[in-house]
Amino acid sequence: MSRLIVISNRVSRPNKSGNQGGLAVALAQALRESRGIWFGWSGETTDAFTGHIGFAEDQGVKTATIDLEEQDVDEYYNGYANKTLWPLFHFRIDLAEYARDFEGGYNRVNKRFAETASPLIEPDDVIWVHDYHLIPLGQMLRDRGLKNRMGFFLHIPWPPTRLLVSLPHHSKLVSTLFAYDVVGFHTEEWLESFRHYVEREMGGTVDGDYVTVGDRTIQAIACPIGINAQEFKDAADSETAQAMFGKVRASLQDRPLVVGVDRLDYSKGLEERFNGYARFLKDHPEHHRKIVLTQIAPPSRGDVESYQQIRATLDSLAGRINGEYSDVDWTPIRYVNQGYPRDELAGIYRAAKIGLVTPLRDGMNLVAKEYVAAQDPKDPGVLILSRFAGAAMQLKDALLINPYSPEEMSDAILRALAMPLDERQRRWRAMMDSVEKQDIRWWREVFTSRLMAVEREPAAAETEDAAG
Ligand SMILES: O=P(O)(O)OC[C@H]1O[C@H](O[C@H]2O[C@H](CO)[C@@H](O)[C@H](O)[C@H]2O)[C@H](O)[C@@H](O)[C@@H]1O
Ligand SMILES: O=c1ccn([C@@H]2O[C@H](COP(=O)(O)OP(=O)(O)O)[C@@H](O)[C@H]2O)c(=O)[nH]1
Repeated sequence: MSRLIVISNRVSRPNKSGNQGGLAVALAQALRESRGIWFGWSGETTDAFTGHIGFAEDQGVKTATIDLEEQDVDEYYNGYANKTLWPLFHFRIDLAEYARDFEGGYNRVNKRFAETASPLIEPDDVIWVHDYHLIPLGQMLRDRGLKNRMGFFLHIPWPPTRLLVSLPHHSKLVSTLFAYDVVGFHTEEWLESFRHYVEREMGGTVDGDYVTVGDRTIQAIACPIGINAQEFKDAADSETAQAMFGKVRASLQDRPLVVGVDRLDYSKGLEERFNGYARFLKDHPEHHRKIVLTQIAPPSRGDVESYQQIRATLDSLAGRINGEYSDVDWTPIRYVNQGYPRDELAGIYRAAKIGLVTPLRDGMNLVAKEYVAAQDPKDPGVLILSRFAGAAMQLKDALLINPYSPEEMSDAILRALAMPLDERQRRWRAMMDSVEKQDIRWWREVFTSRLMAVEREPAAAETEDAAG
């Protein structure tokens, strides 16, 4: 059986911290079941790049990591990845910064990844590269002679062509995707935008899953990531979760809880969420003192200015709303800038009558699925979900809303609070079926089985061996 080599920007060891991004959580689970290696950046910086690889094995996940120079982190991670591609791919060209240094740093770090990872790769290995940090890596590995089956998965949206063309050298970047054999997106919408770009900007053709530019044909598929539903259900029943559930419920004094859990990111629609909740408080004085919104928002990408700005905006907005509506024994918003481990989160999700997930754009949004998985089947809460999250394509029985409309959000909160048990159960069951069926294992198997089925060109050494 072929080994799986996963390559992503961040390599996060299981349980190292309770504050992990969705990709990190998903890949740890997927890799544990394979004998592969997870290669990426250690998260550490070094004075001069050495190419030294640190190997480790934690809970069945083998990792190989490299340190980067500070300039690399500035130009590649903070710069091109998070000041250029992230805002652009989340439809925020107003926030996107286009700088040659960023592009140069991005290519330099991708080259560093290619140089250090390639000696670890054997001809029969299957390589799976993840996310917008590493788009050109596949091409760089091919340039080094690798003939392996190679896949790429984009965890964030693919933007409409009319936005993507604002990126300098956009077609150069997109053309590198044709070095892979299979390219995956979370939803049909992102896939459709990719195909549109290829046809309009690159003169490519589309035939079902096959997309051709020049002499290269790749498979481009929609394959939504899931969660480990069973593990999450178990987490919600664990002692830790129950203790957290009890602590949260006791603090609420019978008030229903609305919960939000997000990295502190402008794409998550936190400002709009606070405004929608404030609208609810304004429109429904009868609910004053009878509801609490707890927003868990661990800070993220704090070296990037737009993230510092959203943090400042939310600090003042939460303060303003609380100042306006609080009473001596009631605070309408509990705004928490710290992360929680997943089993504690499961208890918090279960304690909440409403899960409020309102991104303005989101590749998938695993929190929405985790909220569903953590509910008590006998008395499930209601998920209010932005129609602009990838998860909305599957969780159609959530209360789907437009996060830009405070009225819609306010109406949905009112409706969720009053929703009868049988409707809550019916909606939850339909969502849970989807979360259980298209779980993390399903996602990995759909993608890797496509990749495994690709006919591999033998490496030069293998052809020579065969010739005897
Ligand atoms: O590594 P960070 O810069 O701290 O960011 C954390 C992760 O954020 C993004 O997550 C995306 O992937 C999720 C799983 O597929 C998806 O549900 C979510 O909608 C996306 O935003 C990013 O794409 C990851 O690379 C980061 O690790
Ligand atoms: O305090 C926290 C906040 C978030 N998460 C996890 O971080 C992930 C967030 O993934 P999502 O797809 O929702 O968004 P992303 O941050 O990847 O854009 C989910 O698995 C959450 O359980 C966590 O473990 N602790």
